[in-house]
Amino acid sequence: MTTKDLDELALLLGGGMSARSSAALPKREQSPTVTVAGFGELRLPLTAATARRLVAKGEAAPFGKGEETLLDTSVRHTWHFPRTAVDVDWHGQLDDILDEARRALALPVGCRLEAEFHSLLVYERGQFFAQHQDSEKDDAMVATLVVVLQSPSSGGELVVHGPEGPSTYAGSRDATTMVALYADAVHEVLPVRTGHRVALTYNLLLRGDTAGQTVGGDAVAEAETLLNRHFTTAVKPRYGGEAATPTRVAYLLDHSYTPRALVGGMGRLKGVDAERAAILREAAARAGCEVVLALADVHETRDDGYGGDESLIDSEVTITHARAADGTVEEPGILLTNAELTATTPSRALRAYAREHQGYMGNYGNTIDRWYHRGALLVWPTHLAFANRVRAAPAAELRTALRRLAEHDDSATRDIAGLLPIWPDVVSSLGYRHLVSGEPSGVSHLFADAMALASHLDDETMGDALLHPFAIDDLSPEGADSLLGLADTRGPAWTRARISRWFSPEARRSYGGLSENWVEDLPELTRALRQRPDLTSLLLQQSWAWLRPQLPSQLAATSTTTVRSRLADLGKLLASVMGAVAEADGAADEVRAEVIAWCSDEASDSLLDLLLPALNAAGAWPAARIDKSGLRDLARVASDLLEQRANSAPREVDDWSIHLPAGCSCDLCEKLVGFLANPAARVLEWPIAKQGRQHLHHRLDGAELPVTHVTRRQGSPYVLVLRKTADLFEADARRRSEAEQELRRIAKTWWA
Ligand SMILES: O=C(O)CCC(=O)C(=O)O
Ligand SMILES: [Fe+2]
Repeated sequence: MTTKDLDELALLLGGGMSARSSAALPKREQSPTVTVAGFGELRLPLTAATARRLVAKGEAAPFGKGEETLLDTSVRHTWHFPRTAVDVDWHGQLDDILDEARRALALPVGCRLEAEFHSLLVYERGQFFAQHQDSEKDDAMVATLVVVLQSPSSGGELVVHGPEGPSTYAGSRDATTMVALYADAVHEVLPVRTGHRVALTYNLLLRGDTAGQTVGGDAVAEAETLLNRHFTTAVKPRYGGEAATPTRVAYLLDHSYTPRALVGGMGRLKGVDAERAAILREAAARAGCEVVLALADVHETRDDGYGGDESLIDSEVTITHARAADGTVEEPGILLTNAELTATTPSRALRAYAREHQGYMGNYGNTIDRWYHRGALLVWPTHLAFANRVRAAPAAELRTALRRLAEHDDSATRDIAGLLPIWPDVVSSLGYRHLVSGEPSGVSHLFADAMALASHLDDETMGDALLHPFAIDDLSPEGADSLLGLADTRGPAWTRARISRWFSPEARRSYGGLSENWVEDLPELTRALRQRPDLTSLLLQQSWAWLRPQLPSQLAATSTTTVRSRLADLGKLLASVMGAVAEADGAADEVRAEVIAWCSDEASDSLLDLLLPALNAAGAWPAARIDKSGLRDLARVASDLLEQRANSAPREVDDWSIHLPAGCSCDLCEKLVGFLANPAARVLEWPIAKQGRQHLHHRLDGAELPVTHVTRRQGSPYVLVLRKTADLFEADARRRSEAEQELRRIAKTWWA
């Protein structure tokens, strides 16, 4: 419904629909259920046999002319069932159809059409209705609705002869077709050539206060009605969710403007834009809405089709600039959905500022992308103005609200209440934007502001709702003060419960895990919160609880480059947690004890791939942080492991055995394992088909073993030559000498 209102609004702003004598209404999939007395329900589409049985029950249709009713088959030749003999069930669709008829006839929005069933008509082959006008039996009757039921036929078209020329409407076997026509328009039904034509006719009566209004007479009043209707009709979002009333709409202008021109405001609009904007602004003011001048960037992708028949594949409209009340121009980057957009002129009819052709892409044929700059008017109900402005410039608006709250300005509380319904969406779309652009989270500022607002609000439920959309990784060191303030107003129990919630997987917007950037900043955050040991200890327990379960699988995995690099990343995060423990100044010592105990228990050789990067990350830390972090204990664990490594027995000079980590156990892999494990075998020449060769390449490369594999392209199948390389011994020696170096380094850095 809503988008129809918007379409009508755009049409209206464009000067309205030119008056028409008749129009087809959109086809309907669901047909009405028609029951005829003494016959029963009509099964649709109507078969020829049913139509013939029906005709047998019909009466010859009379023809009303002035006061007399005549039977004259040279004027009208058809079978008819009077209203008393017919029952029609529209399954709730009739109101919608009548609104479509009103729109199609360009009748004002403020009025309403009412349908009065007239009769059921069945035309057999050769039957027709000659040119005539419908008699207006009721003062309110302005038009006729003709509904042609599904029935196979040819001929029998309804032709309406308006001042704009004749319009011809055919019926259909597969859909209910409908035509609305003004009663004074001359019309006729052409002779049916084959099959049957079955039609319902209705008198359309004009109701409502504005019934006397002339078409296009008061565009402002009509636009006002449409805006009111738009902002009070709840719609279900396209991809699921609760039905909600729209919060904004953008009307796209025909001209493009520079951001500088925007400063000049509405007075600078060009051509048709000026008058359209004037009507919309006046209507908006009457409907209690605010209008903001903005710039839109439209991107359309169309299928090139064949023979120039383009169809729209995708369109994206972003509000790039918006003019604030004080004349400053903001760059909100608001992405609008189709349901929030309307335009009198489609973008396709305007000049694109850029275009790009793409060749065949699989799903589509050739595609063409076009980009347009268009002025835009953003419209929203005044009570949602603050919410919409926050969406455009969150930081600035929230800060003003905070100032107003501090000054006990009650309107601020009202504004925040208006913001709440869209707040989760504002937060998540901002979070998403930063995720995509790779910028540091802009949400952390929002979070800090929201916490500050929440501690100033008297209404705690409202404050809770403001804090609800955030996750713990939105908390930055700069937000710490706001959190401390909140902890003062709401008390420790409340604050701890909140923090736990912000850690929960449901609070996560992106991957479900913590953001690693956030964990890296943990020492600074902890330091900023250190006056609240109950909070810092909770923060660190939760962080360790997040990190710990990620370690075992990486430590157990085959030590490839990828695995080592992941362990190095985790090592840096571990160092962050330990650094934060130090900053917590005794509040999180139990976390430190847990980490040390965990690492001492684990004590496998691969733990070095975690611990050494962790120790390196702490290289530049101040001594005080190092001392309290527990990293020295981890350095002890690491040096024990390094010692074992350095002292491990070197590989025997003639031992060429290599262990292939478990994976596949197919016949080929069994044979591979056998060759690799054999201490005496160095080369294997293996005639094997392509698929098998590829499989083996995969296994060997995946495990990063010191074995070359070359295919000798000779004979059939080709021969795969596997050769163990001397790196087997070199790597072994390197490993031990590096362990010794590392040991010396640790001794120097950690207990010098
Ligand atoms: O059968 C129709 O489509 C139109 C009938 C008609 O014009 C009338 O009943 O006045
Ligand atoms: Fe008629």
